[in-house]
Amino acid sequence: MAQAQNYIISASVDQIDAAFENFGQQYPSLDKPFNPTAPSEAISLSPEVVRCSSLIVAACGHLSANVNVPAMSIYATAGGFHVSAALGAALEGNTVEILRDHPSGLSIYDISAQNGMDPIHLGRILRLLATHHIFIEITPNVFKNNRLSSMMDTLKTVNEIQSDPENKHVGTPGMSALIEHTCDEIMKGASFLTEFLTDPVMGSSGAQEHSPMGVAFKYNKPSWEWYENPGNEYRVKRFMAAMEGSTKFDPPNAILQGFDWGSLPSKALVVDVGGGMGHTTKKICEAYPDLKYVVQDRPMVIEQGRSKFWRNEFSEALSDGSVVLQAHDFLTEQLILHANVFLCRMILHDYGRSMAKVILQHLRDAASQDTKLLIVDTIVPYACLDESQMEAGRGIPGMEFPQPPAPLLANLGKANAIPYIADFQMLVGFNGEERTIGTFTELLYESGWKITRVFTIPGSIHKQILAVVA
Ligand SMILES: C[S@@+](CC[C@H](N)C(=O)[O-])C[C@H]1O[C@@H](n2cnc3c(N)ncnc32)[C@H](O)[C@@H]1O
Repeated sequence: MAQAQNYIISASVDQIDAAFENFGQQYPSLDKPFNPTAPSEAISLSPEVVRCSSLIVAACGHLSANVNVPAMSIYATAGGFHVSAALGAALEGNTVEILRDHPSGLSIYDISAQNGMDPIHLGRILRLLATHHIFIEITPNVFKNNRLSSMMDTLKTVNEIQSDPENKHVGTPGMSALIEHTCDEIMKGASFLTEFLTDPVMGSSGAQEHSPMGVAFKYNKPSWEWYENPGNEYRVKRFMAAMEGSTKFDPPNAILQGFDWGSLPSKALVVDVGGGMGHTTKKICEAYPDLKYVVQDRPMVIEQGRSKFWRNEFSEALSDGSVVLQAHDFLTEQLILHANVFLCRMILHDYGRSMAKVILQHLRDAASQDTKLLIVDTIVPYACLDESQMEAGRGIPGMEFPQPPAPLLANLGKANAIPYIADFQMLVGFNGEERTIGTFTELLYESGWKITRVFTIPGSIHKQILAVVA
């Protein structure tokens, strides 16, 4: 029974051990806090180690589905939201920061004295999480951080957070913000998924004013606007920090890999559509200063970008005109005609098919025959073999990929859960969608574009999809 998975696990463990031995290092310990600058963390992210660790996670997931009592597997899955709720509560109670300076652990009473939560409830929360390898219960009712819990450290002191709670996540690495955001408004929205899907209007409207999160919080407008409501000051700041945190799923210069920005002629115009404050444009601009850039976003975001980002970090780019910040609604006619590149990074996934088509058609109407469209989004793999993409020359260049060994799922199962979770974040929050290559191909075709190549960026959950006018 399960010999194949067993073999994959042990062969992959041996390969990881050998890779670490080569560097005279050991795999980072789960029992110790996460140290982003440790050489062992860098080795753990090297392509060969990531390939082996993905096989281990996929095979362990497959093996446990095989051997666990079916009722236990299903009930543990159904009750998974309790783990999310516990994680949200632990983070909102600043538990990671409270435990940071206590490597030997703190009792639930000492933690409770700092965050005001009932110690018994706190113990139950942390025990559920420790059972999922987040925190460690070292002796009864005494907990400490481990590699997973400490990844969510804001790096602020408890005093700093408590004296300015609204800004808890501002200026932090963002992982804590991303997880709190997921365990708060996204989880609350997800609990109304069925009501949303079975609603005769909302279920198939594709409109951004309809979303499971809107059902949960009783609003009928795009979630972007809801975030700006009075009372949502903490959530909106956390959401912005979470967006920054989500960049951790990409290597720092991912946007400079893949598409060859150097192939553009000098002074070529790059329009970063829905570019946020302009973080991505700044990276490209620093590497390719002879190109021209326009960052477009909603007025409030553009204003924040001007005052809080560019003026502090790269004011010369605004003053010499290399970068222009422009308030623009991408659901309306595109103002800039014949740009060399329209960049849409993490934009289309916020929208369902009908609205994504509107955005793409506006870009198509403004494009020339030479305009390139570069979409940066996750491509959700099918959970089965996609034979149309398997061999070079048959599918879209860049989409062919090696198949994992049998009997693992073609998408690597649990090792590759993030694209599916991201897809549901989009559905719940924005009535949006992370797409399969089949859906991208159809959507682009229906909007007058044709995919010419896909770039895979090592270590990134996002792909770059390059399209031209069809
Ligand atoms: C997920 S963020 C991506 C930001 C940026 N492209 C990046 O990769 O970091 C989506 C962005 O789309 C912007 N946005 C949403 N609706 C918009 C609209 N109708 N017109 C222009 N920008 C919009 C949001 O303000 C936000 O900055």
